[in-house]
Amino acid sequence: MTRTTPADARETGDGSGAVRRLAPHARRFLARRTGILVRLSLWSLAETGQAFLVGYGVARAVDQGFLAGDTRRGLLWLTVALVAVLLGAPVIRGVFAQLAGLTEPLRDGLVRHAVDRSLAHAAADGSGGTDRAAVSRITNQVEIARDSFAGLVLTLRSFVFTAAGALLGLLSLHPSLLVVVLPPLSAGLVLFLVTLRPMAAAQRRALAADEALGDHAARSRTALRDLTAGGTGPAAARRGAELIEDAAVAARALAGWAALRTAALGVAGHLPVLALLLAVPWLRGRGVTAGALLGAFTYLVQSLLPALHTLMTALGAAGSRLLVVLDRIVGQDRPEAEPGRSRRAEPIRPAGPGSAPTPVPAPRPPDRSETAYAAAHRPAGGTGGGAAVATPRGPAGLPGPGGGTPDPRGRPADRGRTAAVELRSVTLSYGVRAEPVLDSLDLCVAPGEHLAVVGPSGIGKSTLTRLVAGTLAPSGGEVRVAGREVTGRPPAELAALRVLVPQEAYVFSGTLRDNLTYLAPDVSSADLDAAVDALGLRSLVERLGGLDAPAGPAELSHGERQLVALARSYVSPAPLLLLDEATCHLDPAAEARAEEALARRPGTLLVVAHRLSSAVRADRVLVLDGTDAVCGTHDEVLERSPLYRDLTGHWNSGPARRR
Ligand SMILES: Nc1ncnc2c1ncn2[C@@H]1O[C@H](COP(=O)(O)OP(=O)(O)OP(=O)(O)O)[C@@H](O)[C@H]1O
Repeated sequence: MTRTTPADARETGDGSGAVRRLAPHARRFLARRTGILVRLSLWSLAETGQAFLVGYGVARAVDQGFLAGDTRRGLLWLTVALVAVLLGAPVIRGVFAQLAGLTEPLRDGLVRHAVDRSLAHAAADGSGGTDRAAVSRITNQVEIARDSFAGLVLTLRSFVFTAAGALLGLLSLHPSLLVVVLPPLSAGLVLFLVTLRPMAAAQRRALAADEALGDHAARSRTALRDLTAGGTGPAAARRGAELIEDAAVAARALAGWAALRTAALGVAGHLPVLALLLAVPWLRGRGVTAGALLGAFTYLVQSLLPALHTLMTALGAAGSRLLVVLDRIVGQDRPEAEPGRSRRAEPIRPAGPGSAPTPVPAPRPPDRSETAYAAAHRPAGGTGGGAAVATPRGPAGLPGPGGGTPDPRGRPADRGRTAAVELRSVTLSYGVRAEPVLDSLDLCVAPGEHLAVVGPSGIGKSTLTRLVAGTLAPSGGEVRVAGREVTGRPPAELAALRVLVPQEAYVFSGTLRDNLTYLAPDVSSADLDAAVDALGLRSLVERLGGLDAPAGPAELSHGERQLVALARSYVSPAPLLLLDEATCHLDPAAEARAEEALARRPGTLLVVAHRLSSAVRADRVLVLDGTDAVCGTHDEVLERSPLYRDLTGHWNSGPARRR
């Protein structure tokens, strides 16, 4: 559970904690740079003079120049104001030159600190692994800190010196101007200052919520196989939804404070102008000249308002961000106290019997099928060019159980029984404008039947198995397994209907027993033993030291992993097994043994054939080729399908290449 705890809320909600932690660092940092601070102040003082001259020049131009009938003098004062404005550029240049002396050492110091800390952690836990949080601190967070710091120094300093110049100017023009301007200006500033702390806290919470969500998403992505195998996908999805909700709540709170801050800006920045306009008659009565009024407006509009605006924006965004990020990097050297770490979700593990407990128990029967694993590992959507497969209908094409196809092994035809697999005019395109991979395909597989699917690479064999497994929805038509439409069916229900074993067999860390029984937790020891023998796993069991010996993917070869996956599907209660080249790492003898065992198992077997022998073993063969699909016994399709003849020739002449 990764919801913010009250303790977290206290920690994140109290911005003063961060200020306290950072203050000594800040003092030390600034104390070592007094020379730069003095030079910066001198350049900033030039800003005060500039701000003063702009309004003062306008006021004198009006009073002593244009209104007094002395245009030359008026223009002269206006030139003074213009020069003051133009002087802004070299002043800013001087400021920036000094700024680098503050920001770059800050950046270097933070990087050094983050690297030291990461090395110390790596040395302490001895894992030698990558500290991803440290990498983030070094790159992204340090850049944020540097940029925010630079912006803050620029705007804070600019506001102080510009405001000083403007207020000095107002005072020099007429003290009554301050009486009108100061109250709304101060009220807005106070309102703004009051929002600082809660805004920082809200910012911190939003950042923590974002991090927790990102962390969860990243870990879920890497644990996708385990989540699917363990059936904890829905629990992880629920936790993700909670984290999204947390992040949304935090973002809404932040937006609320931002709105209040905008109101403060309105009060401090615009109310003085309004007040000045309303107070014109009163000011005139107190001897304020038209030039002084114009100068006052110039101070407000030209200097105070822009400086205030940038200050509030910078303090609001950059200030809170700087506080949070700096505190993250240097303020809290206790990694467990970091929101991104402390709220880390529990590790996600497969829910196989005997394995470590999952963080959230699955509330309903999990989808333990490997189908879901396969679905999770296939690229979704996109376009995929594929050949159309037009399937002839009728007795010569794909006779279903009702068609009375004699069972080559003597099994009676399942006349009248519900088909194990039924495709009705199924079309599948991987994109809206993509050529369909399967086009109007009809197929009927009888219960207990063993069907091999063959065709060239990329023709749609895996697509067909995914459609039957219900992990891919057809673009048109209907797919039924045991009479039930599979499209849109919940994973748990699908798991009860079929098992799909993909080419890359999934084995998780645990015992061999865990791995063999997670599709059938209640299987008896006798049945498990029988499966081990039937699939040819006995030597592996003995090599590992028994069924209860640990068996991780690293200890097993590709072929052994496939045997484990096949034995797992063998003991599963699902009536339909779908093997998608699931024996490709086995030698022909092991493949024959495994397939024959799986075919003997009660239930239906659909195999994407990897070798000719696999197709020959099957009751019927479905040949997919770009324009046609042919289905029948091996001999029948050999006669009717030129593609099948080609394929068998290819298989016969180069089996080694197909290994
Ligand atoms: N998720 C996808 N998005 C887009 N196109 C896809 C996707 N999956 C498969 N395709 C395309 O659909 C076609 C059929 O793919 P599929 O994997 O079903 O063929 P296949 O017969 O199983 O091939 P192979 O024998 O090589 O495994 C291919 O052209 C493939 O590129």
